[in-house]
Amino acid sequence: MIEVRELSKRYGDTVAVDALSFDITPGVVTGFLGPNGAGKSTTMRMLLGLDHPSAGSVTVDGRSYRDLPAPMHEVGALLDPKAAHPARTARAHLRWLVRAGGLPRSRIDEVLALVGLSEVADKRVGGFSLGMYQRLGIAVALLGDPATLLLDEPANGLDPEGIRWMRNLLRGLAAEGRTVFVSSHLMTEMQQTADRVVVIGRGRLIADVDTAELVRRGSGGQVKVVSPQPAALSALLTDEGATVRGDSDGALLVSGMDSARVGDIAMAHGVRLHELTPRRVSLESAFMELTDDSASYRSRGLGAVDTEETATVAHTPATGRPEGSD
Ligand SMILES: Nc1ncnc2c1ncn2[C@@H]1O[C@H](COP(=O)(O)OP(=O)(O)OP(=O)(O)O)[C@@H](O)[C@H]1O
Repeated sequence: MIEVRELSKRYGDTVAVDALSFDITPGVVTGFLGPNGAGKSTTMRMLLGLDHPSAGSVTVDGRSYRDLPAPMHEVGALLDPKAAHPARTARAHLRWLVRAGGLPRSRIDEVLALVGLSEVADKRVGGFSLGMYQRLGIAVALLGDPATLLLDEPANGLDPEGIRWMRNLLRGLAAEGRTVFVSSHLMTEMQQTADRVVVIGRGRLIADVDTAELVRRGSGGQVKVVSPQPAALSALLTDEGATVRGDSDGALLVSGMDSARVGDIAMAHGVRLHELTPRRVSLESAFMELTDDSASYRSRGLGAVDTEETATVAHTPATGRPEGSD
């Protein structure tokens, strides 16, 4: 259990973290989201005792990180995957950490297998891809078999198979009763991985909710309707209070009314439908709405439709990544 209480951090005139309070509970994956510069890394660094809070506190199972008797057993962290020395092999890197942490050497092969690096264990990490560095960073985080995991952008650089592996790993670790706190910019991925999300902007708490609840809260889903009588249908739906606009393919996009009601109205008036597709709001669009005021660096002017079609392709399962995400 991670408890953040009125946590603040100032760097000169910059307030990086501003009176943040939230709890991260065991047994679930909690996503940590926020626009660039929101204060996520600063919060994570304070959690790991790498930075001192200007005010407030952050504790893991009731103690600050520096007071934990066996930190590697209690908290595993991935902050900078490139922290490993490039001239060392993956095994040597882990051996060094095992020695420093007083952990059993048998753990080295266990974690290498867990992250899929057994075959390259004796290769120098300098030749690793970013995805392999990430896997090694996760191996380091898991070395002490910790009850709490703190991962900053763990899916960065992973290929589609790697992202799916990561998702299953995180969910499995949470299912074992661990506390899993993970920051990410990959919204579609978070939607599939995180049970809860903590959203911050400009150092302040914006939301601390179940992922599904946040998606529900987004500004209502739309219904896509294709009919050979679009003008008649549009008039009927507008009369019943819906907002209707046409898309470039000739379909109607209906807001303010669910698909069942659209279908019932069409049926009652003998209007034929060729397609009726509920589209739900994605975590990405809910996130954009929530953080709109607090994003420091966001380009404006693109009125993107950030919905995903539930009845057709809800996600890109192979990658879990929205197009254009990094
Ligand atoms: N050591 C530092 N000295 C001065 N300012 C800092 C320092 N570290 C962070 N900041 C500032 O604090 C704010 C929060 O930064 P932080 O890196 O925690 O955000 P973040 O949410 O992790 O962003 P990103 O998603 O871009 O990684 C930013 O305005 C940043 O410029």
